[in-house]
Amino acid sequence: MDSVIVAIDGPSGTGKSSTSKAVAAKLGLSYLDTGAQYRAITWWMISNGVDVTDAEAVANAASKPVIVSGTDPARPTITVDGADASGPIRTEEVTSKVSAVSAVPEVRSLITELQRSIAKGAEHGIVVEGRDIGTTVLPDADLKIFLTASPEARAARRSGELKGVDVHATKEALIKRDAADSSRKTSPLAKAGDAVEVDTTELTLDQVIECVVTLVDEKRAAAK
Ligand SMILES: Nc1ncnc2c1ncn2[C@@H]1O[C@H](COP(=O)(O)OP(=O)(O)OP(=O)(O)O)[C@@H](O)[C@H]1O
Ligand SMILES: Nc1ccn([C@@H]2O[C@H](COP(=O)(O)O)[C@@H](O)[C@H]2O)c(=O)n1
Repeated sequence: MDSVIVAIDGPSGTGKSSTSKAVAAKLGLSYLDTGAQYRAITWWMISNGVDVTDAEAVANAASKPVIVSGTDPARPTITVDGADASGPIRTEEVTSKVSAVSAVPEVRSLITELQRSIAKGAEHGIVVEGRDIGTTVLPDADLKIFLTASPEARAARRSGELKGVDVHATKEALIKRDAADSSRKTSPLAKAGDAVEVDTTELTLDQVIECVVTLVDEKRAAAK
């Protein structure tokens, strides 16, 4: 197996982005942050005055923004209509509204097609991280990982990242976003039946990266 497709899913703050970027860099693979794409379309909706609680308005506007993802794990990029969106998509406003936008079926169908075409074009293979990669976007991925961690561990990690933010409020916000992402009708956050679950609560980031690299190596060895 020369080219390899790895799907990494899981709830918010479980370490998907950090792990996926590092694994892709170590193995010479491309990297795709699908959450960034949903954040980008949400940012566009907000910037263009679309009421994100109005699913019909979001669906009607969904095909307007042009979203481009750069897949170098050392320097992942995201642009909307040619403008760098990497900063604006991380604001609290986008984080609080992204689940409403990502629940709209028309949005999911457009973004899913974009994700599949990026994965198909990755010459040496790709690590794709999100919520529905193993279940819906790339059901034939060579390896599927589902990362978990306790809400306490995830909140502590996020609060350490965003200095001065209250851990309790962070934990409540994570739980709320996971509940919305898990309960939507179309392509909810879920573990694929054939995914390997890795609980990262007691693991360092380096241990998680090592674990995933070993799983990829095992898959490649088995395919020889
Ligand atoms: N195993 C770990 N131990 C300690 N900290 C970790 C671990 N994994 C990730 N982190 C840290 O936790 C924070 C969240 O990680 P990351 O952004 O990779 O999570 P995520 O699952 O992609 O989150 P989201 O879905 O919200 O984008 C980062 O600051 C990261 O450095
Ligand atoms: N495959 C995916 C990935 C993400 N989402 C939605 O985007 C939000 C932001 O994701 P982050 O990883 O950047 O935190 C997430 O809460 C989901 O609403 C998705 O639906 N499917």
